[in-house]
Parts: sequence; C-alpha cells; structure tokens
Amino acid sequence: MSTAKTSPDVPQERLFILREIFRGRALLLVGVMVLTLAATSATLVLPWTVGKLLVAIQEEDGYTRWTWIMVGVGLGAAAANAVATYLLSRTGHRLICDLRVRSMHHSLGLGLHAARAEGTGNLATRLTADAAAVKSIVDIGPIQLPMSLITLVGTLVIMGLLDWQLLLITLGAFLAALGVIAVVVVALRRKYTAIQNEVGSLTEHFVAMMESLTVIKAYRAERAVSDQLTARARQVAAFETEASAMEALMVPVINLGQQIALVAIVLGGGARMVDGELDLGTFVSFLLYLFQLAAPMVMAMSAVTTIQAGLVSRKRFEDLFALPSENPTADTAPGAAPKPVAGAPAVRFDQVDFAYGEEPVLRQVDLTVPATGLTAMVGLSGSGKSTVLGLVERFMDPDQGRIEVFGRAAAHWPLEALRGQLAYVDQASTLLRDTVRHNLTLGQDTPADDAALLRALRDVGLEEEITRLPDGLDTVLGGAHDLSGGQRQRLALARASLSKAPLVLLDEPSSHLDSINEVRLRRLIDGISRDRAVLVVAHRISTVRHADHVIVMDGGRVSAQGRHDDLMLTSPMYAELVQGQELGLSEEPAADLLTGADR
Ligand SMILES: Nc1ncnc2c1ncn2[C@@H]1O[C@H](COP(=O)(O)OP(=O)(O)OP(=O)(O)O)[C@@H](O)[C@H]1O
Repeated sequence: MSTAKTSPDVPQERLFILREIFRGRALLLVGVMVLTLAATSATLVLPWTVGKLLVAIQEEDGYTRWTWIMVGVGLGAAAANAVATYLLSRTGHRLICDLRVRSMHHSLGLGLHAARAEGTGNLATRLTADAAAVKSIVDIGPIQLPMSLITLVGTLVIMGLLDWQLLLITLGAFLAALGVIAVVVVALRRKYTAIQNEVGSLTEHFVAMMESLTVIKAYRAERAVSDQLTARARQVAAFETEASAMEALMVPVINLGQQIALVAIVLGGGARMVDGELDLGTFVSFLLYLFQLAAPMVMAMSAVTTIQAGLVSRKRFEDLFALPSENPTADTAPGAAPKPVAGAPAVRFDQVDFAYGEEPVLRQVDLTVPATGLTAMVGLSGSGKSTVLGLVERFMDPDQGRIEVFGRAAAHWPLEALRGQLAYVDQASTLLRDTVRHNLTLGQDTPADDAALLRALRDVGLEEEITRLPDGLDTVLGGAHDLSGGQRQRLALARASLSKAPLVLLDEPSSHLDSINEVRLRRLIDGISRDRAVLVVAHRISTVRHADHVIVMDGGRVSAQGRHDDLMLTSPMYAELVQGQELGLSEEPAADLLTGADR
C-alpha cells in the first residue's frame, strides 16, 4: 500500500499535560498543592481578620495582635504563592523542552509524504507558538485556576456563614453574568483553534517563500508575495480581534454583576443593620468578601481563556504525534538477518504499480539492476525515474507488485539496514547546513579520516576549492560560505563515493556539471561500479553510453532494457533520445581539457 496517499488509522495518543509534568514527581505535586492551599487559605482568612481588627479597635482590645496576624497572613500568602509558582514554572520548562524534543524527533521520523504535507513552517510552529501556549496551561492550570476556584467557593461559603440572605442576593446578581460568560468561553475555544491553525499556515507560507527568495527577487515579486502574506497576517489579526472582543466582555460582565450585588446588599444589609439584625463587623466583612469575589472570578475566567488556547495547541501536538512514522521494521520476519543474498541482483522490480495520488505514476514496472556494474535509467521528464529511486529507498511503498533489494523484499528489510545498503545523491544534491566534514561523513559509523575525505574531494575536482575555504573541511556550508550548484553536486557525489554501500543511486548527478567535471564524474562512476552496483538516472546520453545496462522509461512503464548498442536498434524511443542528445555533443566532450594530474 502506498504511504503517499493513505493515512493509516493511528490511534490518537492523548497528551495529558499535568500528568506529564507530575509523572515521577509526586513530592513536587504535594508541595505545590500544600503551598497553593496555604496561599488560598491565607487570602480567604484576610477579610475575616479585618472584621476582627475592626471589632478589636471598637472594643480597644487586642488590635496590635490582630494587626500582626493580618501582616503575617498577607506575607505568608504572597510567599507561598511565589514558591509554588516558581516550582511549577521550572517543571513547565522541562515539560516544554521534552515536548520540543519529542516534536523534533517525531518530525524527523515522519514519512517524507507526511512531513511535506504537514509543512516545515507548520512543524516549526509547534516549537514556538504552540509550545508557549502549552506552557501557559502549566503556569496557570495547577495554581491560578484551583486557587481562584477555591477562593471563590471559600468566599461564598464564608459569606453564607456570615449571612445566608445576603449571599442569596449576591448569587442572584451574578447568575446572569455567569450565563453570558459560559457562552463566551465556548465561542472562544473555536476562535482559538482558528487562530492557531491560521498562525501555523502563515508561518508555513512565510518559510516556503523565504526558501524561494532568489526567484522572488529575480521576478520582482516581493510586493506580490508580501501582499499574499499580509492577507494571511490580517486574517490572523481579524480572528485575534474577534477573540479579544469576546475576552473583553468578561471583566465588565463580572463587574456589572458585582455592582448590582453591591447596591442590593447595601440596601438590604443596611436596612437589616438599622433594624439591629446585623452588626457592623459582619456587614463590613461581608462587603469585603463581596469585593474580593470579583478578583477570583476574573482570575478564573482569564485562566479558563488562557487554558483554552493552550488546549488547542495541545491538540496540535497530539495531531503531530498521531502522524504515522516510517515503520523501521515493517513486515520484518522475526529473526530475519538483514544481509544481502549472495548472487542476487541489487534491485528487482516485479510488476510494480505506484501512484502518489489517484493518477498512476508507475505501471507494471519490471526491471533489474545487476549487483555490480553501471545501470542507467533514461526517459523523458516525468516518466517516473526518480520515483523508482524513491521506491528503492522506501520513501514510499508500492501499491502493487514486489520490490527486492539484494534478493530480499524491500518491505522485509529493516529500514535502517536497507538504507545502509544504499548511497543516494538526490536530484537537488541536498547538503546539510553543516560543515563540509559532516556533510561528507553523513551516516558513516566510523567517520573517514581527513586523508580519505580529501581524496574523495580530489576525485570530484573539489579538493582545492574546499581547502581554500576559511576553515577548510570545517567550514559551515549554507551561510556565508555557500557553494555553486555544480560544487554542491560534486560534494554530494564525494559523499556517495565515500560510502561503502553496495548500491549507489544517483539522480541526474551531472545536470550542473561542466564538461570537464562530467568526464571526472564518469571516471568516478566507472571506478565505483567495478565492484558495486550503480543506478544512475541521466538525461545526458554521454553519461549512459558506457553503461552495462540501460533501462528506458516511458510514461511510467519500462519501454525497453538492454545495452546501448542493442537498444539503438530495438528501441525507437531510446534511439530518439540519443539522437536528440548527440546533435550538440561529441563523444568525449572535454576529456582533452583535463590536466595530467586529473587523469
Ligand atoms: N511528491 C510527489 N507528489 C505527487 N506527484 C509527484 C511527486 N513526485 C513526482 N510526482 C509525479 O510523478 C510523476 C513522475 O515523477 P518523477 O519525478 O519520478 O519523474 P522523472 O522521470 O524523474 O522526471 P525528471 O526527469 O523530470 O526528474 C510526475 O508526473 C510527477 O508530477
């Protein structure tokens, strides 16, 4: 089955943020809870101590003691709150670091199709905006929310104990406000989802455009591209403004509820005080609790809205982790030794069909690449040549048919072992933004020494150019010291030549090479193919003329296979390709230009 178009039913793993941060840290959880409770209790007790202080002042007895108690309670609450917040924040940073590491690890393990579909920018947003939003759940969830809820409930209980009739009046005044807030919270969740998706999409587009900066500048498209990005940024801003409008409703609605309650209580409570049913201390304490009621409500509301945004980001992490990774040991028979079968061809395709989407790209492809020697694959652009290489690498799996690598079904090779048999130069000659040395030794268990690296560079005519770089082999490529297209291609070839892999896959390795370097390349390939298999995709017939075996692709099918001379007689398609190429080419275009040393 093709991994390109199917998304297997991967059970979505829930990410329990709080469970993750407290896993194995029970003591920390207990500590945070005790501190939070202490801070909340102190806040709750404070207005009661004010009442006591008032009475003490009235009775001129013990007010110094109550003043000290008030100061102690206030300082204690502040200290407990600060320590709990610090402990939690420190743990939160660890969680975010773990989440980032897990995201990067999972992104690197994704199949190529899934990674491309998700998009670089969108994946990068997980490390930035999404991680920050999840962190806010940690900062707020275990402290601000419980503290505000405990304070709220505790305040209501104390108010009820002070005077239940006044409490009923208070609740009535706040009821309508809470109804409005519930509706707003639900709507906000939807808005935050839209915002975070749109931010991911904006980042994705921005990264893609920055990667195409050369072309954008060459075609003076900065304004047009900037307009496109601006439209997306405005869409984000529009969503954010709508969310802000909803958030802005919350505090005034709570304040309105509080003011209505205040008027009702001053009227009701005042009348009862005049009648002597209510003493001054209780009335003042009740009023203080009423004023204190709005703060935990606002705190709880702001915690709920921030947590909503964090939960949307948590879902985005869950979605990422649910994307299927490449299966490193798909279908591997237990105990199967990942070794090539002696005497088997390097590659064999048997009736292979493949499609990236609906439209078939390869149809009933049968081909063989011998275990040693040079096999060339030719065909018009879009005929499926790179797709064949991608299937050998198992970047995708075929829809139908069987692919064997060194005598074993590709699907039965553990992925690492399979790719250990292959050296690959992709069409873009991709290099890492890293040193020349790391680029050359990529994937080598024991990195080759400098002498071997320089020899490989000499073989592709790059030794002098690399040693001239400011840090030689340790120069970082891609920043201030970039290479030309042809130099990149030659460096990628040197990397492949340094690999000990028994099968070398080259996707148009000469497209950027001048005639001198093309001759060098041909010699390099001849050398490698003496005792290994080389499968080269090439448009230049000069590269394939000497091949031991030629595969001709046409519209996703193998139209012919054989030696050059035979194909010239039997394959009109091949003959046409060769004639088209020969118009402007001599047999050995620039062999004479090579210096004695090069030869
Ligand atoms: N990642 C992809 N997603 C969808 N379709 C793709 C993808 N890669 C290639 N194709 C399509 O598959 C077909 C074969 O592409 P492929 O790159 O294998 O051809 P090719 O023979 O190597 O072409 P060229 O010589 O131009 O490099 C083309 O029609 C192409 O549009």
